[in-house]
Amino acid sequence: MGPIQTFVVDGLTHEAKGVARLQGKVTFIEGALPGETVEAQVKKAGRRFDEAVLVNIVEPSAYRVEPSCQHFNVCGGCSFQHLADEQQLNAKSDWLKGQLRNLITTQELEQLSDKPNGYRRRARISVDFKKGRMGFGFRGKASSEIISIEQCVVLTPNLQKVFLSLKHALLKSDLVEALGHVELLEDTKGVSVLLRLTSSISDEHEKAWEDWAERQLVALYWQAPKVSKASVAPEKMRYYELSDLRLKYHPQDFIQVNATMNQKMVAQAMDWLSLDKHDVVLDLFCGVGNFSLPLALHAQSVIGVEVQDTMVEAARENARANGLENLSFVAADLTQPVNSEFFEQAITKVLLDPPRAGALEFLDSIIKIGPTQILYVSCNASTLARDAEYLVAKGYRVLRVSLMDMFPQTSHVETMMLLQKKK
Ligand SMILES: C[S@@+](CC[C@H](N)C(=O)[O-])C[C@H]1O[C@@H](n2cnc3c(N)ncnc32)[C@H](O)[C@@H]1O
Ligand code: SF4
Repeated sequence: MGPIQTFVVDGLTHEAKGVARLQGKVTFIEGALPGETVEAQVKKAGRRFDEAVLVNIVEPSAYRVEPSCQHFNVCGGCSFQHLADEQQLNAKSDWLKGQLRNLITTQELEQLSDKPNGYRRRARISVDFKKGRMGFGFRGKASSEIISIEQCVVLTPNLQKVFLSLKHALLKSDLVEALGHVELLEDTKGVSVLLRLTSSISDEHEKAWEDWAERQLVALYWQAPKVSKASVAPEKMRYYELSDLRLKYHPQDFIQVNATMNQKMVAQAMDWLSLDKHDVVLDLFCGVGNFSLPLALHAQSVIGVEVQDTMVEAARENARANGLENLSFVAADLTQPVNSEFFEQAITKVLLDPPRAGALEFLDSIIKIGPTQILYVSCNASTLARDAEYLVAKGYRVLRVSLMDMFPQTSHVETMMLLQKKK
């Protein structure tokens, strides 16, 4: 560790590290904010930049606030709790504008946000058991070690309650020795807990936990050792509501983690696409139909594409159960050439919501389909920028972009971009 030195911070990285320059060399300081004078110690000196540890804040930023979570300084789950909510959004917005600099020079970046805490309806809790002590929480900021958590304020209030009772019950049980991790989930059906086992447990042990779940009014799921997904009886499948629609899913299927922001995001997608009964829409990476079903309420027809067969099956059932007949679903891997009926239909609009890797492999197919509008929903601004630049080079222009603050307090940013085919 180097000597304690004074730094004037003038920037903020995407991961909320303060950026300072000392004798021309850039130093990243975790926990420091722009406008602050701080004392810090270099812990890692590199050729291009150094990384330093904050020792003391000499002059704090006017936007520094007390973190709402007692674990913020050590837990790796959040990175922005020391910055006022509005400034968090501004920082994310500046960063996003930088990522999209080749695409949105003249456009205003729109914003969609909601409450900063109590929003997370799903969480994976790491569990370990070393030297007779249980670790129950999230990975640390500075290391991959599990930080034991008492209360996680970004979880929904109901998940915060079950987090605590589960932790206390585990402390009194030896189940922890057979546990890999725990998944907490809240949806319209209620709260559920999934226990991922690393070794088998006795029937009596299982029964005792079923009784615990009944007393807590939570649904319990077991994921047996060495299987990739819990086996779930049809009547134990989960569901969430989206306006008047009900979407069924397996407790380990993808769903958007922030229910209120999801409502707002889907409503914004419908607004931007302003569909009519002539529109035939392709919904790529459709999951269990989060966008496909609302799209089908406004369009002539919708085709959803998803790689996981079980999710495609759930999406089909969701369409049936909601009385929608203008929807079809295809199971396909969109990173591979898709030989399909998509090209035979006159598709007017495409919505895509890929995982972090983006959708580069499928862009030529979209261009071949030639929709008038493409609505791109992305959880990774750098792959979004790459893909959108490609689409722009092939005859599309960016009409609107919105930052959607789906994960407040963290550095993750969700973006929606509408592209229009040039005449
Ligand atoms: C970000 S989620 C979006 C899901 C859905 N649009 C929603 O809002 O709930 C991405 C989805 O893409 C699916 N997926 C991942 N890789 C894929 C691939 N190569 N081809 C098709 N779908 C894929 C995932 O299973 C997941 O359901
Ligand atoms: S993830 Fe939860 S426990 Fe960790 S810092 Fe954020 S609010 Fe606190």
